[in-house]
Order: sequence, then C-alpha cells, then structure tokens
Amino acid sequence: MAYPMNYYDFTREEWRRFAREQVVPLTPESLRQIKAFNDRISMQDVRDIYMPLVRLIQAEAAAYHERQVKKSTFLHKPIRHTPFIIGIAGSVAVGKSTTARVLEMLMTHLFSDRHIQLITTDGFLYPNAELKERGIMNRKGFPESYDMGALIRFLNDVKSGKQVIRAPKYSHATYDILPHEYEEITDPDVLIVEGINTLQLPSTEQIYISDFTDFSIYVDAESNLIEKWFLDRFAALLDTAFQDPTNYYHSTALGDRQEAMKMAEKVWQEIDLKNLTEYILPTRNRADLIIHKTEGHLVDHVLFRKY
Ligand SMILES: Nc1ncnc2c1ncn2[C@@H]1O[C@H](COP(=O)(O)OP(=O)(O)O)[C@@H](O)[C@H]1O
Ligand SMILES: CC(C)(COP(=O)(O)O)[C@@H](O)C(=O)NCCC(=O)O
Repeated sequence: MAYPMNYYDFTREEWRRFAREQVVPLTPESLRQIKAFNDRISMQDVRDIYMPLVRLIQAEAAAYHERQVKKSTFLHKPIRHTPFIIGIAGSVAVGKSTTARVLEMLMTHLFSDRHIQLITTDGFLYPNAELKERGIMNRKGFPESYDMGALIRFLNDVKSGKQVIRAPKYSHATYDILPHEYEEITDPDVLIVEGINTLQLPSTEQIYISDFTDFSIYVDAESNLIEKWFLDRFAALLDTAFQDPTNYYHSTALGDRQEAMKMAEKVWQEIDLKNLTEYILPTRNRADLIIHKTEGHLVDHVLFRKY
C-alpha cells in the first residue's frame, strides 16, 4: 500500500482516538437498523472508524457553510442554502454502498434537525437497450456507459438549490434502469453521492463530478480481497435475490452452481477488475479521505489529505 506524501496515514488505533465520545450515542433502535441492513457490519468499526469520520464531516460541513456565507457577503449576494455533497468512490464490491448507508444512518441519527439524502450514480448508467445499441453492454460501469452530462446537470441542480430534483433509478434486480421510476432529492442539507465514478473526469464534459462534491471518500482494499467480496456477494445472492423469477440472474440461480460461480469470476476478471485497474484506482489520490479495509472488511488504515 503506497500512498502519496500529501496524506496523513493513521492506523486504526490512531484514528479511533479522534472519537469525541466514548460511547456511540445511538439508540438500540438505530443500532438494530444498522444491523438489519447488514448484520456483518462490525460495531467496533462504527465506533472506531465511522463515528470520528462523521465528526470530521460535521467540521468540514461547518467550514463549508461559513465559506459560502463569506463568499455571498463579499459578492453582495443573498445567502442561499446549498447542500454539502459527499462523494464516495471505490471498486465494485469494495463496500461503497455499505459505507454510504452507515454514514447516512449515523448522520440522520446524530443531526436529527438536518435532512440527509443518499443517491447512487448507477441511475445515470445508460439503459441496457442503449448500451446494446452502442455495442458496450460488456462495458457497464466504464466511463462511456454513464450519461455523465445528465449526472453533472443533476449535481448542478442540487447545488443551485432546486427544491425537488428527480434522478433516474437503477435496479440490481433487473440489471437495468427502471423506466418511469425516479429518486427524489428534496433540498437536503447533506447529499451523499456513491458510485465508482465519483472521482472521475467525464470524457464528454470539461468538469469533474468532484467539482460538486465538498468532501470525497475512496474505499480501498487489495483487489484479491475485493474479488472475494464480489464472489461472496454473488454466491449469497444466488440463494436469495436471484431466486426471484423476475431477477436478471434467475436462470443462473436455477442452473449449476459451479458454472454460475465460473461466470461470476469471468465478470469480475473481464469487467469489474479491468475497470478498477484502468479507471477507478487511478482516481484514488484525488480523494480527501481514503478508508483502507483488510480481511473481513475491517478498516486498518485511514488516510486524510493534508493539502
Ligand atoms: N463493513 C462491512 N462489513 C461486512 N460486510 C461488508 C461491509 N461492507 C460491505 N460488506 C459486504 O461486501 C459486499 C460488497 O459491499 P457493497 O456495499 O454492496 O459494495 P459496493 O457498493 O462497493 O458494490 C456485500 O456483500 C456487503 O454485504
Ligand atoms: C452497476 C455497476 C456498474 C455499479 O456498481 P456499484 O456502484 O453498485 O458498485 C456494477 O454493479 C455492474 O453491474 N458492473 C458490471 C459487471 C457486473 O455485473 O458486475
């Protein structure tokens, strides 16, 4: 693990000392909600890693709002409410959505007077029909498979303070964009944007997604571990979600298990690992914070950008 010199590298032991509180101020109900969402999540990680992170985000958000007020005052413009946007990047299956949900839950609980929302960039993938027409169905997740212009316009609308903004929705069950279904973003105080591409420069635009994010996180791990998590998730889904007759992988779940796992390995090697190596990992050093995970998803290092 070689990170550039402009990061503080904290071990888990060092990072946990930044926790403001000795006991996580969560109700049994909130803890139950986190466990219900992912029962393998380590509560020790919530305490040691995510709580200090939420406090850091709180400080960053306060500094952001202060800067916005100063800017408006200088420009003699009215002070507008603009959401603080957090970007979460990293490989497929590294645990981005889990990290995003934990942060969303913790912030919703701790800042009960604030409106926290979460969105994934999957919704901005082109529908399968469009990917097929462009001959890039096997490039799902690669830069050219996203409507980056639409994603940038969406983020611009969020920052402009529009009251209700619709974003398209992706389904991992149908493996496609859901026609006529949308996520509604309703003037949040904090918007978490999670997706493999949140630190990328869109090939079709002159502006980064990260130009709209105020704090960016990259979830990192060795690729052989991520492969294991990808295959474990796939194996678990064969017994659960894929059993649904409407699921994209239903016929795979009914067939031979070894064949199914061979196919998943091929998807990992030829699509998701390739994407990680060529397009996702090169964006890691743009993140404000890097969460490094080891065996069992346990966080062993947190890197925080110095400048
Ligand atoms: N902190 C964690 N503890 C235990 N399991 C986790 C953790 N984070 C992710 N996972 C598991 O790893 C797999 C990938 O996580 P997920 O959040 O779906 O990744 P991504 O959104 O990056 O594709 C899932 O099976 C998830 O349950
Ligand atoms: C939709 C995705 C590109 C996005 O991944 P995520 O942000 O959910 O980690 C990915 O889940 C995907 O479908 N990749 C294509 C190859 C595969 O089926 O894994």
